[in-house]
Amino acid sequence: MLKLKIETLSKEAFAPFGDLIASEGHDFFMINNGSTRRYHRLAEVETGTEGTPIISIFRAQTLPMPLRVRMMERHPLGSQAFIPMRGNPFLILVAPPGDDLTSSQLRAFYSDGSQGVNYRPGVWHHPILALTDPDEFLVVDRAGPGNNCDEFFFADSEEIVLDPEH
Ligand SMILES: NC(=O)N[C@@H](O)C(=O)O
Ligand code: NI
Repeated sequence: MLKLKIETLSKEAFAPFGDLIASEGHDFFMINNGSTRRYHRLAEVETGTEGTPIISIFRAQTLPMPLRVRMMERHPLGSQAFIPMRGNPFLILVAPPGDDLTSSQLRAFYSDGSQGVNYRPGVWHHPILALTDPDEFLVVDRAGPGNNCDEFFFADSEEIVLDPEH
């Protein structure tokens, strides 16, 4: 059985998978006559030449935990950002882009609820892993032509477990 280690989310740790969307620890400049900090260009929205960036809200239910991880997905044509709208912690499960996904590449992270993430195109990720039921996330991703969602299923013989309590 592979019990996934849950790492603290940071800009550096998440860099192989995309961008951390958080004000903490990020540069800013003042706008609005000095009343507002602008944490500028935290992430880039990628939609390819034919796509359109869109904003949606995901109202997610929690999955039974500990979770048996059976699948991952990726969006080859565009990025996908998840920003927590209610400040609740949530989990992120990712793996580097590529066609030969193996469970040894999986990386799990814990967001404290003040941090969002932006998956770069092609980065493998598990569908949203809310820890509060329900929870809401602002999602910025791509609408447009072409297949933008590949799924990968691990073999039944692979027992991969994600346990937020450990
Ligand atoms: N399918 C969809 O819109 N959501 C997934 O991409 C996800 O990452 O949750
Ligand atoms: Ni996705």
